[in-house]
Amino acid sequence: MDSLQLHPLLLLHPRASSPSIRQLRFPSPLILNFRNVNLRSFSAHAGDAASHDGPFAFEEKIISHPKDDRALVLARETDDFGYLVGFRLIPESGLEEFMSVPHAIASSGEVEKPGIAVTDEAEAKTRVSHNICFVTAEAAPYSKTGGLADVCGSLPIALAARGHRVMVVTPRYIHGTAEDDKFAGAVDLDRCTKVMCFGGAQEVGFFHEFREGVDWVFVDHPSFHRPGNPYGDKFGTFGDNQFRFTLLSHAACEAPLVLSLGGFTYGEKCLFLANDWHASLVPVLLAAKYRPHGVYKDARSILVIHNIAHQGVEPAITYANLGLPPEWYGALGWVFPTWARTHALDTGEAVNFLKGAIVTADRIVTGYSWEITTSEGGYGLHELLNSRKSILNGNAFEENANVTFDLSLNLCNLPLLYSVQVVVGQWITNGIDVTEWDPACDKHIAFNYSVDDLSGKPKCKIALQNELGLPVRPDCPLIGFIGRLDYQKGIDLIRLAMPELMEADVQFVMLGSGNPIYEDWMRATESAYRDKFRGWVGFNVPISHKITAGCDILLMPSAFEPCGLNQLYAMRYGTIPVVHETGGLRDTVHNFNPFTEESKDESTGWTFSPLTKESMLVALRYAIQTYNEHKPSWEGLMIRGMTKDYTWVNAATQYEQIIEWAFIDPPYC
Ligand SMILES: Nc1ncnc2c1ncn2[C@@H]1O[C@H](COP(=O)(O)OP(=O)(O)O[C@H]2O[C@H](CO)[C@@H](O)[C@H](O)[C@H]2O)[C@@H](O)[C@H]1O
Repeated sequence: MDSLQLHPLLLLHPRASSPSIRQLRFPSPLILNFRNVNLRSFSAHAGDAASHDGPFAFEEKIISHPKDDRALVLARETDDFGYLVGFRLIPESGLEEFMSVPHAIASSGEVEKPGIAVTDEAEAKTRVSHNICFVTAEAAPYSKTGGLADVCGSLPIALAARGHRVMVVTPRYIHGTAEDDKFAGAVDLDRCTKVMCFGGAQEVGFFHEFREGVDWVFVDHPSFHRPGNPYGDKFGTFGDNQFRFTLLSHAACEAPLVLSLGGFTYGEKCLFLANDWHASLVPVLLAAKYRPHGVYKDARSILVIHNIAHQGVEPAITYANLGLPPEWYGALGWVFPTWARTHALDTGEAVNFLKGAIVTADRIVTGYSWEITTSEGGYGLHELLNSRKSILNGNAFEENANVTFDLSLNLCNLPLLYSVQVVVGQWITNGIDVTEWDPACDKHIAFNYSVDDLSGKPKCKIALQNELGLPVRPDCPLIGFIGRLDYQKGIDLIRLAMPELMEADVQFVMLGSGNPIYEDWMRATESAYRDKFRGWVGFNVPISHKITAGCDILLMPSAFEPCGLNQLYAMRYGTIPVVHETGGLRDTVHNFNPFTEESKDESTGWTFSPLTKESMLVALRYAIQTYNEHKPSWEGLMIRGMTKDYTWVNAATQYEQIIEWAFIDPPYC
């Protein structure tokens, strides 16, 4: 059967689930370019074809008509403000004329290269650049406590490299340690700005560094200058975090308007990427504080959820401090269920920052969007998230679900019916910073190595055993764990399994900080198994590189994992991941089964499910046995992992797609 060739620019809007043409929007001229098609009726089936420029992939199926050989263009019609008002179908003959008219402009930003080649292999020549403003509590290398920092340190650079103007707004933390030198390259912009919140005008300053094509903007305020990490110190979480991150959000909204970076402000036509609860006031501020006064009417916002367990919940009375109009209370208002209330007079009323962003952002991005729409994974927000499913990009619909809709068009007064089926089920997999995490030139590890010369890897293992005071045993499988010590990372499972695991001839090293109960358990386990176990309590980036390079196996029994970065680092370093089959871990680690051909080509580690001690130990036993007895298979796993593409290019392209979609719709509120 002949196939309908859909132009790469065919981007199906996730809201498009009804037959109404008004709900189908395309960011630029949609070219239906096909041969041998019955123009009166065809259906396109979207499947898991290899060619995809965004979260949708198309595998086409049509009713053929041997005599037709034509192209149609479906063009957006926009009003003076750039809003979509309709579509136009243009037969191939009229195409040249149409393309010479400047209304083929995408939703936002400037068109760098107008003109689209209309051939069967037509490629998108139109590049739309956006002004993008990341708002985040951490960004590597300036500040880091977890994966949020890695993403906000790398993704902006990848987007800037694709032609966008990108700024990252994050606090200028001064802890009074050598770490503060990381901000040494940032200069004071001498542009103090007053933001109204917490009972008065709060003055914030801005520091700036232009690095790798990105404007790194650091919000300066005395509340960011104190010992500890971004969120707390040895006494626990800071009590004024709501104040500190309210300041960050207000300052971030001001930055594109007031900061002249490289001679120009970013201006109002901005795309805000608000990360986690710390930046969640941004979409609310756009809607409640700025738009009613005609500012940021052309801006859009995307909420990126890295960790739904933290939502920025504080007593309802604090709403008055946030610098928001009283009538917007409902956006943040939150009522705890009765069982979660602490005493008889507790009404359960609170404000929830993350909820505020969920109900106001134009798009929501997260790696584990299916999980968070369930009561188990939604941490109380699942119903709200379900209500915004249509803009939840990623695995929003049941995996491999088919979404079918009809598109009625009218060409030369002939009614056409297009039935289009889309498979939705792809999420954004993070990339990694391949220069920071490269075994060939990593400065933190004792010996460098690469896929062409693996000789440095066993030397790194010996160096690690030496450094940690473990018996130096090059042939003993060394298992590693790196991560926050909390429920998400599956520490309970490791604790349960440790006695049995320690009976095997293995060594185990853990690096992590977090829950003091787990920290104490690590110390106690080290005392109990002096010759087999080491637990490094703390946050230490050089040690994390050494463990990644020196171990043979990296264990990640995460209960849930939106994406996960450590398994990607491990694979790049020839360290084999053993992971719970969840979220991004399931997506990035391919299970090894020596009895299937496919596995020999694809596999990069072991995955286990369900999340039980028994299934984790089974997977670990397979890994240990393969390490001990099947060296060629082990080397195959290492090489496959080391040669995979971990760059940010793919993720950046998907983010671009979502940004495009965000600009197609009017602001959500
Ligand atoms: N004690 C320690 N010392 C040194 N380095 C340490 C460390 N503990 C952790 N790290 C580092 O912190 C990062 C952790 O990243 P992850 O993505 O694995 O988890 P996290 O839960 O923080 O991120 C959340 O956000 C990211 C980004 O979206 C998602 O990938 C993830 O699934 C989600 O839970 C890694 O770079 C790791 O090496």
